[in-house]
Amino acid sequence: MTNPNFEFKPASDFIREDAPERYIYNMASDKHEIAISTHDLQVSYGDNLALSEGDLEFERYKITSLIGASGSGKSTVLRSLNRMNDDVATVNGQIMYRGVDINTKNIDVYEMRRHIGMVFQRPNPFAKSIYDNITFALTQRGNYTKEQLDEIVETSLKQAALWDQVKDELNKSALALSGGQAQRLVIARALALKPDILLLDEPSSALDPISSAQVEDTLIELKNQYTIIIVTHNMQQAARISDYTAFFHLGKVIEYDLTRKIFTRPKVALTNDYISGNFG
Ligand SMILES: Nc1ncnc2c1ncn2[C@@H]1O[C@H](COP(=O)(O)OP(=O)(O)OP(=O)(O)O)[C@@H](O)[C@H]1O
Repeated sequence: MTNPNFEFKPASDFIREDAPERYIYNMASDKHEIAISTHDLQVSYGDNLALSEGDLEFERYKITSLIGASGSGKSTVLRSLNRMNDDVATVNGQIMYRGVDINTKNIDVYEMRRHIGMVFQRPNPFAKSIYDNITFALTQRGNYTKEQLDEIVETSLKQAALWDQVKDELNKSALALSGGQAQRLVIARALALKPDILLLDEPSSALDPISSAQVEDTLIELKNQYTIIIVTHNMQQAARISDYTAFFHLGKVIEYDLTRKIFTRPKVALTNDYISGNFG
C-alpha cells in the first residue's frame, strides 16, 4: 500500500550542498594529455566563497565549455587560470601548467600570460591601427624586425580568419571594424603572443548571429594548435564547438563530461534541468 505521508521530491531537492550529486569524467584514466589543471581551487571575493571546490583537468587541443547559471563561478575559474583575479580575489589551491604551479608568488605573471591568453566578452581593440593592435604587446617586451612583425601579423590574422578581409587596410583604425571582425582581431592579438591556451569569456555574446558563427568557426579551426577554454551561456554554441563541457552550480562543478554526453545523456538531474532550461 502507498504510504500517504510519502511526498515525492524532485531529484534536485536531494542534493546536499556539502555533497552534491555529481559526475566528473576521469580524464587521467584515459591517458589524455592535460594542458592545465586545477587542484583544490578555492576563490573568495571578500567573504563570498565564489568557488568552493575546483578539481578540473583540461585536455590539450580540445575545446572545453564552462556552462551554468549566472553567478555559478564559471568566469571565476576562467579568470583564475591566468591570474586575472589576483587583485580582486583570494585564490587558493594549485593551478598546474607544464609541471609548474602558476598560482604561486614567484611566477612572472606577464610571462605566464603569453602562454595562457584571454579574450573577453566585448571586443576591446586598442585605439590603434589593425597592425599595431597585433604588434603592440610584442614590441613592448621584445626586439623584433619589421619583417618578423609583418610575418606575425599575417599569420595571426590568418589564424583568426580575418586576413582576407583586412590585408589591404592594415593601417586602418581597429575601431572601424565590425563587432565580429573586432573580436577576431582581439583573438589574433592574443594569438600573436603564441599562447598554448586560449581562455575566452563569452566571446560572442555581444555579437550578431553571423559574427558569432564566424568566431565559432575560427575557434574550431584553432583547436588543432591551441587548447581552448570558453565560458558560454549559449547552449547551442557549447554543443556545437566543444569537446568537453563542465556544468557549474553554486561555485561547484556538478558534471564534467564529453559534450555529447552532457547534452544527450547527462548523469546528474541538475545538469538536465539546466540544459533543458528549467532553471537559471
Ligand atoms: N570582482 C568581483 N567582486 C566581487 N564578487 C565577485 C566578483 N566577480 C564575481 N563575483 C561573485 O562571484 C560569484 C561567481 O561569479 P562569476 O562571475 O564567476 O559567475 P559566472 O558563472 O561567470 O556568472 P556570469 O555568467 O553572470 O558571468 C558571484 O556571486 C559573483 O557575484
